[in-house]
Amino acid sequence: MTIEIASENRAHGGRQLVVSHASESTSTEMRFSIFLPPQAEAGGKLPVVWFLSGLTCSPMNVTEKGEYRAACAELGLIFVAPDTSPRGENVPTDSSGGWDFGLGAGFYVDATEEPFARHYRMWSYVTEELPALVASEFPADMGRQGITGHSMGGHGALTVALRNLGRFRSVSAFAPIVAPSQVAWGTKALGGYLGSDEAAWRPHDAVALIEDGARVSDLLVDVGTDDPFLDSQLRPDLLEQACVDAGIPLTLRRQPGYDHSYYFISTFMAEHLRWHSERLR
Ligand SMILES: N[C@@H](CCC(=O)N[C@@H](CS)C(=O)NCC(=O)O)C(=O)O
Repeated sequence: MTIEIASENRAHGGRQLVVSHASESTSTEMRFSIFLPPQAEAGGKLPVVWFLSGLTCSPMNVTEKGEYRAACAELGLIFVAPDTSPRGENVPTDSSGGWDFGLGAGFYVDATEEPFARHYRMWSYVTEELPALVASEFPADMGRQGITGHSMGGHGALTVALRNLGRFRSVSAFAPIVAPSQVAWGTKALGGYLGSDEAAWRPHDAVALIEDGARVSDLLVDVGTDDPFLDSQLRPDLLEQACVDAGIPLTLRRQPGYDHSYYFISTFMAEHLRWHSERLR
């Protein structure tokens, strides 16, 4: 595996990198960002927190606006932010020009429908290829991984954690899409990438996964009460009910006055990182 450091900046005593590499999963070049806290320079391996981003995002949104570095430097956490879709001239996108499907909107699934099946393999990318690459190139302790994400990336974090119990010792989300099968963003994406048979959607729907018996040990979720997508696309009420029914300890915080933006995410980022750090010791 060859990686190229696209940029490197000193920050909070550590190193903020943007890395590019040829991806076998997506058959494209992929970029991700990784923050190595100052503790990485001592030589040991450090716990990793994955951040999966939302619709329209590249790794740079959270890197520039997520305000995670001070807490990661204090807690000794590596922070990795993958991209949200394959990109490039040959990569098909939403034929209707929407921003909620195609480029920037891979939904963390391996597409089976044409013309998306060749490149849109974000499930394999974030669950297999990128973890293997991070483990081989950086001082990451893969026995201590946590995962979080925002909106579509919150959906990704929940589904990846629910299907990989044992790999992730901590999971949280900011304004996640919890039941894509039941909302417009999700039905468009899952239908477009996986086809119309809704049985194929269930492994990519956190609420359905919980109904079907998947579990995590506990869960922290923040949503903003002024998030314009709260009742139409995110539906934290459905996650709340599923967790009650399944006996999953969910800490769901409805943060008054906060919206869907990185102003909201950055406000609660350090608290999420502390939640992860406590479970990754
Ligand atoms: N572009 C959409 C909004 C999409 C959106 O809010 N995306 C969220 C993730 S679901 C985001 O993080 N956007 C990038 C940013 O705020 O930096 C619109 O115009 O309404």
